[in-house]
Amino acid sequence: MRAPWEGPAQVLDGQATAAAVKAELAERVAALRARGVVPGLGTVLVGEDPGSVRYVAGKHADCAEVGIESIRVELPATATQAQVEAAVDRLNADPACTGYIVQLPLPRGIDTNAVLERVAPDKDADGLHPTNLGRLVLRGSGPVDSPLPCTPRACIELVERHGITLAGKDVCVIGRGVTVGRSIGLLLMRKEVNATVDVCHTGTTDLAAHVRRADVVVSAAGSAGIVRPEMVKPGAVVLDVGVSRVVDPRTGKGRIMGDVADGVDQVAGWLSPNPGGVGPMTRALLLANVVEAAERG
Ligand SMILES: Nc1nc2c(c(=O)[nH]1)N[C@@H](CN(C=O)c1ccc(C(=O)N[C@@H](CCC(=O)O)C(=O)O)cc1)CN2
Repeated sequence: MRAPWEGPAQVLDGQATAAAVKAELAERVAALRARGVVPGLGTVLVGEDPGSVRYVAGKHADCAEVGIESIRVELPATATQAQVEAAVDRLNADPACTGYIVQLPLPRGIDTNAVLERVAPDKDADGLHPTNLGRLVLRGSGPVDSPLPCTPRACIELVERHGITLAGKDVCVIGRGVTVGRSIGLLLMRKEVNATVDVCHTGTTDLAAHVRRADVVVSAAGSAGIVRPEMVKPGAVVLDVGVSRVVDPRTGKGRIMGDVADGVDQVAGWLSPNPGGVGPMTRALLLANVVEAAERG
């Protein structure tokens, strides 16, 4: 991919890397199918949030690409807690579904934690079930035989597949949301990754001081342009994970913006575009969780 910026920062190319991950997964799916095991990804979509609808459609398109079956569950935005939980129970019991996700965010009024905790841990394709996060805490090194959180895993794979080692590096994570900020440290601290982690959030008094020290910045704040060029250590690796919808003052139209401000490409050594960086890798690693669950049987 050609850099979508003018500065010298090299591109952490999520599209190309995700394509490579998916090609590897397609081979593993073919091997599973050859022994009669058919992996199937389920999705539970509640409501019609346009972003969520698009992301879920993308997940099923990815499934078709690698040979994973799709199971779609769609509920109206007015669905009750009991109806959402019943959908989860059906997927827990469905032998065709080897892994599934509940698309987040759920509509206001639904208890998200209660829904996520109801997912059978061995079918938790997002790796966000308390049992799976707990396993990550308890098993500090070696292979983890449970699903890993997709976006954190996506960040690490994206960096390592560009030949960058994280061992010994100082990583600054910005944001403490459930899908990235709160769990990525668990992966980065593992012995086989061996990074040192600093997690910043809205209570951090001097964000710039933390970012300036970091060899690697993972920004998942969802705050457009929060990482500015003067905050970044020259040559640092910067991952732009945040997504904000902003109105372009020139056109008056809405558009997506990442956490990384213009000009960071002049200072960073490596930068992930947004879109085209961590997003496609998150989708690819979701498939990896489904394939691995099917391989475990
Ligand atoms: N159950 C979950 N819900 C949500 C998660 C999650 O990991 N699990 N993360 C986000 C949304 N998300 C996955 O569900 C997601 C968002 C964006 C992309 C992506 O590939 N983005 C593209 C841009 C595509 C577009 O905007 O149309 C990119 O970055 O290039 C993948 C996954 C919240 N919910």
